[in-house]
Amino acid sequence: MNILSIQSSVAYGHVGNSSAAFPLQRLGAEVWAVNTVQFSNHTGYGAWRGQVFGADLVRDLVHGIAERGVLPGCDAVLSGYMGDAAIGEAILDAVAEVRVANPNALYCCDPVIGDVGRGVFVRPGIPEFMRDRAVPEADLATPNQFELEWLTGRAVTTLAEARDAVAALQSGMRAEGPRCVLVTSLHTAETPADSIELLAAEGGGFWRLRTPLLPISVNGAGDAIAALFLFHRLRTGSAAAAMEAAGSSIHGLLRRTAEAGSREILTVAAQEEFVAPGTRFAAEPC
Ligand SMILES: Nc1ncnc2c1ncn2[C@@H]1O[C@H](COP(=O)(O)OP(=O)(O)O)[C@@H](O)[C@H]1O
Ligand SMILES: Cc1ncc(COP(=O)(O)O)c(C=O)c1O
Ligand SMILES: [Mg+2]
Repeated sequence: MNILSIQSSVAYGHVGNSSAAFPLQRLGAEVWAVNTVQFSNHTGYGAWRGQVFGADLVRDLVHGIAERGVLPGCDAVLSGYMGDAAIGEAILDAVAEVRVANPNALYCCDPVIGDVGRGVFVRPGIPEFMRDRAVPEADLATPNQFELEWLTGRAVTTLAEARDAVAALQSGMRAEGPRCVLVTSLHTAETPADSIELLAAEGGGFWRLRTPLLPISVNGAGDAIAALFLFHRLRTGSAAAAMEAAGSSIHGLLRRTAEAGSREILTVAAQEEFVAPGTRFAAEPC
């Protein structure tokens, strides 16, 4: 499996490609990593150094890959933290170029905009770009609850509202694709206080996965779960099975991270969780 992954990179710690690439590689996928930014560390620290790359660099790197003649073997494009809306256009050009080479390739858009605690944490223009330009091209989308609300303009306080918002999001995704959605960090009126949920949707079906809520707040888990969900959806063809595999692995990763008291997710030390999750959680139709 070959995945063109266009997102951020950090020198220290694990977000963006620095969170997504290794789990994919550990599972046996080749990752063609193109970085949208190179930061010292993730922005959740409040301070960081580095650069947002120009859209031209992203375009140039994708063209270089294309010149190797390998795009027909690209199974999917994965995008995440974009840095800048102009980079977003370069990403959509890459998606279009990959689709010409391989009409079966899927585009998975992790619409990184913000989260419940921090609000919007990306540059102005990016939220609108995700809504108006990226999601309409996406075959898969992996918003967290905050991003689902932002993208659809709907409040999500119950499971029924979550399903309605996901259906609204799906109706705006690429019609020729599977319109597969994974909502992360879902907490509704029906969610027990000690739990956190995932909601997967495809083909009119909805499935929920409930895992224990851990006493931590980390960055990069969303980037890892998007990558794993894409990998397992490609492998199994099933959104529910992909959510079970990805959700179980991320729970194991974060349980180990919480036990270690680490501010950064233990992507390397807990790598066995990507291959054989310590606990397997089951999805239920909802
Ligand atoms: N405190 C937590 N306890 C348990 N699981 C968590 C916790 N934080 C994140 N996760 C898991 O990681 C997934 C992705 O994290 P999330 O915070 O939603 O991503 P993002 O960073 O994109 O907002 C969640 O859906 C959940 O499965
Ligand atoms: C550089 C960078 N990339 C990606 C992310 C997204 O991380 P997460 O997986 O927590 O959504 C962040 C969040 O702080 C970030 O600073
Ligand atoms: Mg995210």
